[in-house]
Amino acid sequence: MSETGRQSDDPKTPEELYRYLVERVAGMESQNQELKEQIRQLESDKRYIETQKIRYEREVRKLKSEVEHLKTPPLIVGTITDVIDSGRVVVRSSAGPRFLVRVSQSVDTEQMKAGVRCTLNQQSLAIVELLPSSYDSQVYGMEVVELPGETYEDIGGLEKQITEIREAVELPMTRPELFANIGITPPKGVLLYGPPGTGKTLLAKAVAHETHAAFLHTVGSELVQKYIGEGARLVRELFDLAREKAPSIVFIDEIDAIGASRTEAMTSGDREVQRTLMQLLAAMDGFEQRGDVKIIGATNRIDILDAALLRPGRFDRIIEIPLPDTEGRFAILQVHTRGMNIDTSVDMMEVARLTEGRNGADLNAICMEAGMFAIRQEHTKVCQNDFIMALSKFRYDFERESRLPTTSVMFA
Ligand SMILES: Nc1ncnc2c1ncn2[C@@H]1O[C@H](COP(=O)(O)OP(=O)(O)OP(=O)(O)O)[C@@H](O)[C@H]1O
Repeated sequence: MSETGRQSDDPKTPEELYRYLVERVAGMESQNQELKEQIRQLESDKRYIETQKIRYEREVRKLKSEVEHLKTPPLIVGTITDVIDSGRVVVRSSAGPRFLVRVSQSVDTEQMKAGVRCTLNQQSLAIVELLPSSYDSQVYGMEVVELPGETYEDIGGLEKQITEIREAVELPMTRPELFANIGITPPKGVLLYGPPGTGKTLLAKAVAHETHAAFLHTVGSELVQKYIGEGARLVRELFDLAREKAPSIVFIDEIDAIGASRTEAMTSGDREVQRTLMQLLAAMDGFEQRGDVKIIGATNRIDILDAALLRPGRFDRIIEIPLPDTEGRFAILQVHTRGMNIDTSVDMMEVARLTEGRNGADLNAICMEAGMFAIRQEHTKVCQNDFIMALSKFRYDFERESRLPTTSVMFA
């Protein structure tokens, strides 16, 4: 800017100078406001990023320990057949052959006697630890419910699937004579497949409730342990327990963890999974079709299942549990709002329409969230706006979650 130019812009009279200063102060105040707003925004982003950082650091620690766990070679399970002295023991391995093995220093030699089960190092075959004679089922994530409280009333939609499972599991258990009279054998196992959170476990529990059966719930990945030979033994124990508790329903979630079809090249981990699957097939074959133990499997990945599992006499009834459509979502919302104080103005069909693509577990969470909004607003009833707020929070969290992987790179 030229000297003359600057002079012409400069205030000349005291009034002009006053106006000029007032304008500058106003301009700076508004700038200050904007900066304060930016700081507030940045601080809120910082807080969010810090919580995400803590979350991801925790996850990294968990994954690292899982990687460590996976890197350690599996141990062989054996049974002591003879103790020669405190350093030398004869052991029969779960694979069959007997070995004369050494004992690690950490093992309590007082407890070593014939019949005690132990784990052996894969390379040196030395005894690493002694195992308790019988495992606590809880250790392996097996849940035994004498009589589940869930009923068909607690399931929204899925009418066709309820009818199918009633025919395949409930009827043979409650009225076996119908099948005997007609001369047909009911299905032995039922496979439920579909996306997560769509009510597969809920359905299996409701069948157990209706048939007054004990519910034995296990997860495929829990059956494949790090101990060689243990997966097969756990399957045997699971079915022994099912017989003991009969009438009972064995529910195996994530069955693909043991039942995925395998390629030619197998690692020792794959062979362990294969042995577990073989035991499961043998256990299923050993069951009476008209008996009072029924097997229900569940998976999100039916496409990778070994064909052997789907042969007649095994999982011979396959039921798809899809994501709910609008009617289904409406029915699920009805179930989850049954005990809530809902304002008559709430248009539940509209909520169902707005939740396209959501599963039953999400809908349950949305109802809870709407209830929380009502409490926060000190409403006496949950109104439409509480549902709208819950939906937008849910959508926001969901979108935020899907954006996270890019952010997490920063903390890796
Ligand atoms: N059809 C439904 N009706 C009512 N509630 C449902 C329904 N589907 C899911 N839910 C709710 O979602 C929760 C989780 O469902 P569930 O554990 O049965 O899903 P899943 O299909 O077994 O999932 P996963 O494949 O992850 O094991 C249930 O406890 C229930 O609250």
